[in-house]
Amino acid sequence: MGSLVDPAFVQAPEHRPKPTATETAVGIPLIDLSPLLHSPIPTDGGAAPPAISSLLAEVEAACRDWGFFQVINHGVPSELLDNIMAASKGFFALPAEEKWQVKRDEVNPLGYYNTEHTKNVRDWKEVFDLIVEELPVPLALAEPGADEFLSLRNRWPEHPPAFREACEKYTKAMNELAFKLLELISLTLGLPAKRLNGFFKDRASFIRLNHYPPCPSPHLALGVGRHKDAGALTILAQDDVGGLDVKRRSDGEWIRVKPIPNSYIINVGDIIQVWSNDKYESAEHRVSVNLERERFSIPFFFNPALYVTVQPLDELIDEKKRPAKYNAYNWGEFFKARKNSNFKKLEVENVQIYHFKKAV
Ligand SMILES: O=C(O)CCC(=O)C(=O)O
Ligand SMILES: [Fe+2]
Repeated sequence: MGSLVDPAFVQAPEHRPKPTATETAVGIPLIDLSPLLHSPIPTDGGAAPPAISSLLAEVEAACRDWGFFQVINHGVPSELLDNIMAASKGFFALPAEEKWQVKRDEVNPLGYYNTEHTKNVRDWKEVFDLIVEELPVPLALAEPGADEFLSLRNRWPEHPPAFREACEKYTKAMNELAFKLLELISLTLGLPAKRLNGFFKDRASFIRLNHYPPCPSPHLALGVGRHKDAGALTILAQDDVGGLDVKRRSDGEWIRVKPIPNSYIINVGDIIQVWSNDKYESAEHRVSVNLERERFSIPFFFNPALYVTVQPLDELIDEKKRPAKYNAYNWGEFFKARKNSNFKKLEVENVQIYHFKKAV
């Protein structure tokens, strides 16, 4: 083949990363969340204090123009991130046989995995997935007879010993931050702050630990191929190596997200795109890898309950002026189809929200 990596990893020429990532002065917006440390989010429909109003304007512009932003002064204690990063490094450093003890399978997609495919090309990474709050089994899906649905049970490794506690503490902090962001986004859509909270009552949020080893052919393979996140919101922590590329909406250029210590990267997922009827769009992103340095990242996928029917919000729809752009779909079914396609290589493209787009 002439390449140093297994052909399963090789991206089609048009999707390969350029040898140098575009370094731009103007990247994704950086938003300081410190106003939230002093003033509560207005939930009574009253006027927001000026600091919150200007924060809302920043969030609105970032969601509209990029679908991505970074936050600082978010209120998440840094030791929680340090601890889960250390746990992740400890876990991935274990011998392969030990990692395989907690491997995911076709019945339960949680645990360790190193052959994930994005759009049918293998990703240069290994991952560990866990669900944030375990739900009663069988999972309630809208479909009758759907109780043979995925059994979502966490698989905890024996090592490192602090792994489970680090994950559980981190998770709590992520939930709090996610609800704050959700409420801000709801306000920017002209809705009451808590309008969307009900969808998250029996939420199915996930944490993924990502490890991208150094790659002998970083110009051919990707850590994660180009994709959009299917859920509502993603809160991502990355280390100082860098490699996350976001597709800039204005010109389609891939822009590298600069690592900023103690920050989180937030992106709008497909569900917010549909709820907002395309006011906000979920942006395509990917992960480039490099020859020398391994990279670790931790996305928290904030997802509604699996039984939720996703469709444009009534308040944002006007039959004549702003008709709904999407047909309704069941989140659990979408999630399950996506998980299965990531598990093995398929001959067809996996499920995407544009499959639910109404014909105009
Ligand atoms: O590792 C990263 O920076 C991003 C990973 C990602 O996009 C994902 O897991 O969905
Ligand atoms: Fe992603």
